[in-house]
Amino acid sequence: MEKQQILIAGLGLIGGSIAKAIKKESEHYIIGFDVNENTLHFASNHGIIDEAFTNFEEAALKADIIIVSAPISETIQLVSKLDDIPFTKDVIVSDTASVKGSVLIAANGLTNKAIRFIGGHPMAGSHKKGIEAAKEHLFENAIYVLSPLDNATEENVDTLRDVLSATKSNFVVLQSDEHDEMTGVISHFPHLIASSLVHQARKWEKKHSYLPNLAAGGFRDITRIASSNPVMWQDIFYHNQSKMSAMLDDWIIEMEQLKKLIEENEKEEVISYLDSAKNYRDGLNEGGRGAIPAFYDVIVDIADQPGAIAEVALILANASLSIKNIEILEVREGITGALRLSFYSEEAQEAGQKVLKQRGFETMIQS
Ligand SMILES: NC(=O)c1ccc[n+]([C@@H]2O[C@H](COP(=O)([O-])OP(=O)(O)OC[C@H]3O[C@@H](n4cnc5c(N)ncnc54)[C@H](O)[C@@H]3O)[C@@H](O)[C@H]2O)c1
Ligand SMILES: O=C(O)C(=O)C[C@]1(C(=O)O)C=C[C@@H](O)C=C1
Repeated sequence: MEKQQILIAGLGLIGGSIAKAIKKESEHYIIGFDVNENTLHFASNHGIIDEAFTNFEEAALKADIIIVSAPISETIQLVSKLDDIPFTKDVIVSDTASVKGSVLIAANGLTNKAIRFIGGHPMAGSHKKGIEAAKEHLFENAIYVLSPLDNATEENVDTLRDVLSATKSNFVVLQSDEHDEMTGVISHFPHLIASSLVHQARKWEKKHSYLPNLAAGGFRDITRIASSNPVMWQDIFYHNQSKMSAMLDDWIIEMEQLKKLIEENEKEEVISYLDSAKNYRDGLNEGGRGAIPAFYDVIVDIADQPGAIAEVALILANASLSIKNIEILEVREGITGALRLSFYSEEAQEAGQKVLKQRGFETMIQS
């Protein structure tokens, strides 16, 4: 494809990651715009962008493709500004906002005929923010939602998809309302619950000051996202307000029902509630249904002494087994700890367990 001039407006975690991926995989020219000059300096100094602009209009006039990747409310402002820019050629405009409805309403209201708007949302991220946290592989294998408006042709969508293929994500076209409902369920609502669980723990800590020491794998796994950027999440809840409110109503009813089952010790029904949740959760990994990767984890007990992790890593390396991730679980002074090793496949998981067992390690497959 022809070399494109691509403006990324908002060079934080998401914009920076998109810029890095395109830079690595193609010859396209990357223009950066951000209200934070330190961010622009960082992006220029690290070769993430080819040219930096502190003026949005000047940057936009140079671009064939504009990807707005600012907070949602700022994205809407930037999109609205496009109306007054005297483009001399058509320009493909996209965004990355986590909620599509309000951005697409703003884009739909534009009268500038040069604009071909395709809403976008890469379904991956992190609890970190800013360009320092940007990674070129952040969206690898993730779903990347595209929501074209009527003014965008199929050719425009193909061009944008070609450019974004550098992210190695999987594209899907969705309407904004279905997008907002689905992300409400699978991304926004879980965030609310994670924060609420943290608040619950904080309240109980007043009674039991030792409580944080018991926060092991379960609490950490389910609340990781509560460490995300609060300003971004308030913006998401605000823009997806009606869907969040309906989901909260449903959740409150379900919790009332669950409370009753527990208070009345309805053993079979509680098992059935947990069992159907487990089955659905386990099924999310099957047949490429979702973006949740299958777990190929092995838990290994290790002595809490220098060199223990290196020894495990060396055994696996000698057996030519790569590990995707390694996590230390609850290692406390003088007490045996454990490592969670994540492998890329079931075969590697089994081979890893075997070789570690042969070397005398206590292991367990975690499913
Ligand atoms: N963080 C995630 O997990 C995630 C995932 C997918 C999509 N998103 C969406 O992507 C967008 C960006 O999120 P992020 O995580 O990269 O945030 P971030 O805070 O890491 O980066 C936002 C960047 O936008 C810049 N900015 C703010 N106002 C601006 C303006 N008016 N003009 C130009 N730049 C401006 C900031 O200086 C910052 O560099 C948001 O709309 C968010 O909803 C976030
Ligand atoms: O991985 C995380 O930390 C995220 O929360 C990423 C996550 C999500 O999966 O819910 C959050 C918001 C985005 O709009 C897209 C992805």
